[in-house]
Amino acid sequence: MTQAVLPTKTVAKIWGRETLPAPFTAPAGERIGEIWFDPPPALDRLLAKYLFTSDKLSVQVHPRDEDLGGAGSGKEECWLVIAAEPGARLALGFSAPVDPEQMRTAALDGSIEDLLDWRDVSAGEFFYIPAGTVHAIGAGLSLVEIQQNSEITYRLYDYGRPRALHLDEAIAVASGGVFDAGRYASTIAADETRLLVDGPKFRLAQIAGYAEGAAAILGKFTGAAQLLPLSGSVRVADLTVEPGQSAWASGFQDVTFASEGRCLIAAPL
Ligand SMILES: O=P(O)(O)OC[C@H]1O[C@@H](O)[C@@H](O)[C@@H](O)[C@@H]1O
Repeated sequence: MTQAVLPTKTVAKIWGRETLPAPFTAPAGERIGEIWFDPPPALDRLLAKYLFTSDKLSVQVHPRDEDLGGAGSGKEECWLVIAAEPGARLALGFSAPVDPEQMRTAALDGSIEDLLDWRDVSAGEFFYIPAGTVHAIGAGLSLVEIQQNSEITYRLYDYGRPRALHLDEAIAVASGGVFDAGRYASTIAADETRLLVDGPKFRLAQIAGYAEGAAAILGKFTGAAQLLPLSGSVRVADLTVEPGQSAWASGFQDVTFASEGRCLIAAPL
């Protein structure tokens, strides 16, 4: 078995935070929005990040693989809320369907923010965001994001901040529809073991302790996987992986989950 703790990359963002929750730290004077775990070659179609917000992210959309015609990877993504300040919100899809022209007009005058379907969120909520879904993340949130390894974000609106917009590209790939919360939103308790995503682009599960059901779920991960302990450590052969770290392993033979711990495992498909 091969295993290693993954190097991290700390990314400053206009909407990031100068103070991060332990065990993370932000370099003095920098607003850190994202902490990435560099995937190993065996998992290079997958990217895991922590996101920490103090302000709203852009109103944005990501393309599907098919939209890019082979020139890069699309970006399906999912978020597990790990902490939320009171009133923290995020937006997924529109409250009522809009057509491309309405979307363009609303992006240009900023009213797109009010057309989005914002929801209050709290720790434990989980969302899968199919590529093509117009979305925005609000202030006061800490999330774990698992995504296709792609950095293609098309911004529709950025609250007048001096960052590039990509209106034509966004409208070409965006759905003007309502988010299917019944299918793509759920809540997971910290002590629950569950398969959270089963394709099409990646698989993701939460393992809490080493419950009965965990063996069946782990059986679905047939190759290399990434481990991201959220509480309690995970042993991967001779490595101890702590919350805030992430490791990869070529298999699960030598992986031991803490009996009181909570760990995400992810693999590309
Ligand atoms: O364009 P900004 O606002 O910086 O947001 C970009 C960020 O958006 C989030 O929804 C995620 O997709 C992140 O992976 C991405 O880096």
